[in-house]
Amino acid sequence: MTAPHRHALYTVAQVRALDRAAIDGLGIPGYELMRRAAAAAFAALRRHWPQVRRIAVHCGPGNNGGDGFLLALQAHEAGFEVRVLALADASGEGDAARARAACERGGVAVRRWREGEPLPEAELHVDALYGTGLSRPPGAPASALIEAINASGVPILALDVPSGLDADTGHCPGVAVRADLTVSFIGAKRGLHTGQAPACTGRVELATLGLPETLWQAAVPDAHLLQPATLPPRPRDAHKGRSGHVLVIGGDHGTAGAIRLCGEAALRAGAGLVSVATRAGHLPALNAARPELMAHAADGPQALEPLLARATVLAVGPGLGQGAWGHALWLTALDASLPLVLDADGLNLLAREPRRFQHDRPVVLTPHPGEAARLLGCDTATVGRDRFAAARSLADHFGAVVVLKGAGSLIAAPGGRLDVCPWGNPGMASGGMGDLLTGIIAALLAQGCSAWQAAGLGVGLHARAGDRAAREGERGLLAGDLLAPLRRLLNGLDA
Ligand SMILES: NC(=O)C1=CN([C@@H]2O[C@H](COP(=O)(O)OP(=O)(O)OC[C@H]3O[C@@H](n4cnc5c(N)ncnc54)[C@H](O)[C@@H]3O)[C@@H](O)[C@H]2O)[C@@H](O)CC1
Ligand SMILES: [K+]
Repeated sequence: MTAPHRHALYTVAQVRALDRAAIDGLGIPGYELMRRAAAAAFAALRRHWPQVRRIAVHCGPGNNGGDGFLLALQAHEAGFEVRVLALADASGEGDAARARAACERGGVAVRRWREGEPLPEAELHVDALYGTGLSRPPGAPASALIEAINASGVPILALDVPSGLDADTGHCPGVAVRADLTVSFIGAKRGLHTGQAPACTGRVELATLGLPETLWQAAVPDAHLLQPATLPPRPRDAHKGRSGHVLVIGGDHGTAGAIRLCGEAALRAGAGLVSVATRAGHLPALNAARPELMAHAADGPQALEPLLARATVLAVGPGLGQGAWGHALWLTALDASLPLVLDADGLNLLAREPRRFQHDRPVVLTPHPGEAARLLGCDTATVGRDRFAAARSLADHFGAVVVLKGAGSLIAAPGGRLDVCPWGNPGMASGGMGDLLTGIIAALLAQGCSAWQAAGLGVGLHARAGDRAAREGERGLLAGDLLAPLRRLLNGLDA
């Protein structure tokens, strides 16, 4: 079994507290931790790039730079050709200054880098400019150095955090290193897995530096990484009534595809029955394309009432629009006290009329950052600066489980519980993917999951199905391509 801290995620403040606990509580000197961090990163370098012998190490002014100096020294002692570029002159005391002195004493030349100078020839760059201490956007000359490293065309190994990425939030306030591998130390930083992080970190590995399990047992993580999961097998005496009845409401003129995808995903995610309430004009095409979906004309709220009486879970929003038709259906659906997944225009209408939302039932809201911003009354950039805060604040405000979509989707519950999805790929940034997720989560609710379970399991299945489907290529990936792998993953047929 994996150690618990392997999927625990921490804020930067918590990681710093873990560092302190190792130093003060366990009596391991900070310099020794730095040496172990450098050794772990150097071992990863050799494992991932066994042919590399010539490296350039870029060291910043703090302890992240200290890790870099000690890695440079270890590589030099192992017979590598090592160039070290420092952002600052040697100064002061402390572990980083000691590491630099040790590096120079060991025979490694350290050169101060000045803007405009070419980078040394190297087969790999080690980024040790900034770690958890990043306090502002990298300015000159660091910004130019970061851009030069990114443009070098050779692999980049980032120590602890790709420089320029805020390890607390996953936001880059300015330029940031785009690494191939990030070896992170002691505690997994929550900001390495969401927002802009996936564009910067490359693969992420955690090095726990030989510290004992007790160190993490004393710390309550801020969040967790989702783990692969499925539903248990169906009982042998199952009948369709036991797997729930999802009613999808949406599909204004011109958006029939959204409800078809949502409904089909609900079927493929195991709902016993799936009905669709939509514009009458969509019925022939829906019936022809997917006869398992029970498509109903809903020209107004009255037509919805008998459908609501039979449904056990509602999925409201795909293609709903924000016009009079959509608004009337939305109001009626909100009044029915059924478990609910609200997406797309279902959320935009909620942003317009938040007081309509009173509930005592399981609810999952699935906003992308733009919808989240509308619900919070801020702009999308504010959501991007701290996705954790945005997701938590929405969950608390609406008393609902919130899925904040985008690279590294977040699942937040009222009270602060939060999971981060480590799967998914840029191919999934295409039309219909959100409709699919809504249908999957609704189907899981219909099969007896709580809102928290349905959201986490649904996000995980959706992203992993996306990764399976993207083996055929990210560009050109269609939402419908996820349905076959989704079914296999849900049934535990793919690891
Ligand atoms: N003893 C410990 O606490 C350990 C720390 N470790 C390393 O230490 C790092 C944290 O070290 P620090 O707290 O010294 O922080 P950093 O080394 O990440 O950066 C802090 C330094 O960079 C400067 N700085 C920050 N942002 C800047 C910007 N945008 N432009 C210019 N200068 C900027 C700060 O003024 C400060 O001098 C970790 O990420 C990790 O790599 C590891 O060695 C493991 C043990
Ligand atoms: K770094």
